[in-house]
Amino acid sequence: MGDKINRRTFLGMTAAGAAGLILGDFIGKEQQHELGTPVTKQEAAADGKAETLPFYGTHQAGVITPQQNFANVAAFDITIDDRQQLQQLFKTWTEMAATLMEGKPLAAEPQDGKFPPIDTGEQIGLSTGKLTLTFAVGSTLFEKEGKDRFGLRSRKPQGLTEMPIFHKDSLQDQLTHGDIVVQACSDDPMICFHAIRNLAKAARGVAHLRWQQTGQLGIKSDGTKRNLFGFKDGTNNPALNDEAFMKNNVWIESADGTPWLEGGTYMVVRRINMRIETWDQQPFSNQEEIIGRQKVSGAPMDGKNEFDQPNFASDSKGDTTALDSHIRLSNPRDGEKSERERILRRGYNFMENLDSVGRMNAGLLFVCFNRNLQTQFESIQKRLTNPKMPDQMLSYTTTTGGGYFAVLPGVVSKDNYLGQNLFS
Ligand SMILES: C=CC1=C(C)c2cc3[nH]c(cc4nc(cc5[nH]c(cc1n2)c(C)c5CCC(=O)O)C(CCC(=O)O)=C4C)c(C)c3C=C
Ligand SMILES: [Fe+2]
Repeated sequence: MGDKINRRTFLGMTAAGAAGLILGDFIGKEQQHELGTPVTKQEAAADGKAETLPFYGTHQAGVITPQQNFANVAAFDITIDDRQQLQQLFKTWTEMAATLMEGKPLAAEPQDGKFPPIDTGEQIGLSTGKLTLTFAVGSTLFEKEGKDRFGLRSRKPQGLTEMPIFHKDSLQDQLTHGDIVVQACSDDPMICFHAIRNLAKAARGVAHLRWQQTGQLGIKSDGTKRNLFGFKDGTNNPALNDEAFMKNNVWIESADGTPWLEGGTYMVVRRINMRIETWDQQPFSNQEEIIGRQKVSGAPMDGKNEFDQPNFASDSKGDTTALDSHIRLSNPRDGEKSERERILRRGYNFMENLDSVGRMNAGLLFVCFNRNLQTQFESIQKRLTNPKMPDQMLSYTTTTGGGYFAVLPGVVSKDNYLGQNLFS
């Protein structure tokens, strides 16, 4: 191909294939020398100052990356049944993701006036805001309605089911599940949108958007960010540099039974509506009892400072920290089992227009990563939603969407692509 792609060739290809070629063509020649320089970028990223984060690595970015202020999580459904086209989509998205995270345009300017722009352009002049793009696959990619769509059925991780309906869930089909999910995070919401929009555009004819959910954190705050109930959220999350924790509780290993997924992890997304108006009528002390922490400091009920550890053993009846408080049910702190269950949370607040009956349509876009969906997330979730002693917070929340996804291993070099081992 020359510097331009002729119209007949363009129309003769799938959208994804075309995008792949376009990337390989326009961007490849002009910018490839700038892509794939992970070592120096990783060093820069480590001190937290770099504006761009590395795409290449054993694990995908966006899991143990310090949280950026904004997120846009988008689920796609594949609309074709051809394995090669699916593979091509992953190749195209790999090149695009590397380019977007580098902060490079998806097309050289000026673009060919005869065609729609390859890069939609709203990011021009903006910093990437530490953009990360994280790709994960749902169980329906392997098998849908009994059909082995892409010859991948035998590759399905045993634990990767569709997200079950838990007690009190009110899942809406158009907000739930999906064949592929992409999490875009950045300190600029326009950058997240631009990334998802252009990935969707390149996938036209091969995959379409099923749902999309934005989220954000308070921007200029030191320390742990707050959720919309007004509490610090993330206090007892593991430290992001705790390598032993990530190895034991987050990253999937070959021995877990799905060798192609080594270096990946499982992602849980739950779109949790919070009944803001009802919550706001609860007395201050009730709110603290429900969460199991002090509202302003974030300290446990029996502590003084945010990072003090509660002592549930000396409060067996729940006089100080209620037995059905959120933190006590989430983490009863009863030894080995509780440690093995621990997950890495990475959620965002969402604030949208009013719902159909005039209530605030707001809540938590709960995201967590774990190595085993059943023994970690589900084990915690089942305690929180146990009808015999549910989490008190359940009276103020309704989960309307989300899903279970397997986060693909990282792409180690420019010669590789997302999900490559899945197809080999
Ligand atoms: C199944 C997992 C969880 C869901 C779903 C969930 C929803 C949810 N959480 C809050 C607010 C807080 N959660 C906090 C702690 C916390 N939450 C979970 C799990 C789920 N939360 C865990 C494992 C923990 C850690 C418990 C511990 O180890 O002590 C806190 C306290 C501060 C903190 O440690 O982060 C708050 C506050 C909301 C509002 C919510 C749904 C809307
Ligand atoms: Fe929680």
